[in-house]
Amino acid sequence: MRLWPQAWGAVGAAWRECFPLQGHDVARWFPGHMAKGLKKMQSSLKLVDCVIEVHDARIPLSGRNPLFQELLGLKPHLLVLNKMDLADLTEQQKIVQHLEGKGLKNVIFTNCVKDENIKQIIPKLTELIKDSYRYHRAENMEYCVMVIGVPNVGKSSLINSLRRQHLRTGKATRVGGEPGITRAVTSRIQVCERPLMFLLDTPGVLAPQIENVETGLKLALCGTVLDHLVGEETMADYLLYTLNRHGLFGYVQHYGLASACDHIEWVLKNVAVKLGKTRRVKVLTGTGNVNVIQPDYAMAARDFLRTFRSGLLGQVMLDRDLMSAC
Ligand SMILES: Nc1nc2c(ncn2[C@@H]2O[C@H](COP(=O)(O)OP(=O)(O)OP(=O)(O)O)[C@@H](O)[C@H]2O)c(=O)[nH]1
Repeated sequence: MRLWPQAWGAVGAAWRECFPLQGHDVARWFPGHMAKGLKKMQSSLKLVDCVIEVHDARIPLSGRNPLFQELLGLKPHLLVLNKMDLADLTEQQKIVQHLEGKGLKNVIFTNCVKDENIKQIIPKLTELIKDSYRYHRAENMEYCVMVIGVPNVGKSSLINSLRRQHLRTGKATRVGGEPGITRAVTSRIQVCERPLMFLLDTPGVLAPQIENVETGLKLALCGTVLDHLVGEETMADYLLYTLNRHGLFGYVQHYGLASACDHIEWVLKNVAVKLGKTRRVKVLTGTGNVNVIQPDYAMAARDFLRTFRSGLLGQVMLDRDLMSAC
């Protein structure tokens, strides 16, 4: 929902122009234990005809792992931009053009919760595999596809969604709201009868080095890293900065705030009060300890992030800054 900002600052000078990025050690946010998963993926590559890379449609231009291209780039590649229900795709054409410019010619936007656009995937994979050289697998009528991507983008959900669509059968792989649910490369999971197609689910693997702090914050907002590693209040502040800059003021109505505002402390205080999330803290005064009730900023930040991720604050394009630079 887009409303006009009310009451905050002078008209036209309302929102922060940039987010303070100094003082953040992005290397600490992203655990470096993912090399093992990548090695296993590489060793399974000889069994594979094609690779599906799943990424979050809210960050179509940033946060992908460049090692995928380096290590698995020999195989035909389909980029699935998932969670399209949460993404502002007003400029979808521009995104596609930008990706094409980077050599990514096969892109499909999906929603694995509602099975949107899932039916486009098998025909596309079949076409890609038929057009490619399959080495020793040329006579093999079974197709095997590896699903890769950074954590929590919906790789397992995609496999389950394909099974629902093509086999009318249920879950084969675990799905979860936190990163790191899939821990190892799975054994083959059938997703289609004609053509006979199997998928390999893999653990999410982040780049060993995140390009910059802002990319780190975007990846964190999309839930690719455990929130506490970044800090919920920092993430909430980056979210507020983004929503305000994009004119997405749905949070004002959602939390019944008096106005939009760019101060995270004020917003979290009011969110906490609205939600009744307060905590008792001991304060040392000249006459001894006094218990005071304070808004629970951490709980409010958690709720703000959860509400955003569920889509209740509107669809967002976190890479909008990169698109205008295209
Ligand atoms: N809104 C929305 N949520 C989705 C979509 N696809 C998946 N999810 C949710 O995203 C979360 C992560 O999904 P998973 O399928 O476990 O993601 P993954 O990439 O396999 O995760 P890892 O195993 O951690 O790498 C779950 O809460 C899913 O319900 C989608 O298209 N839209």
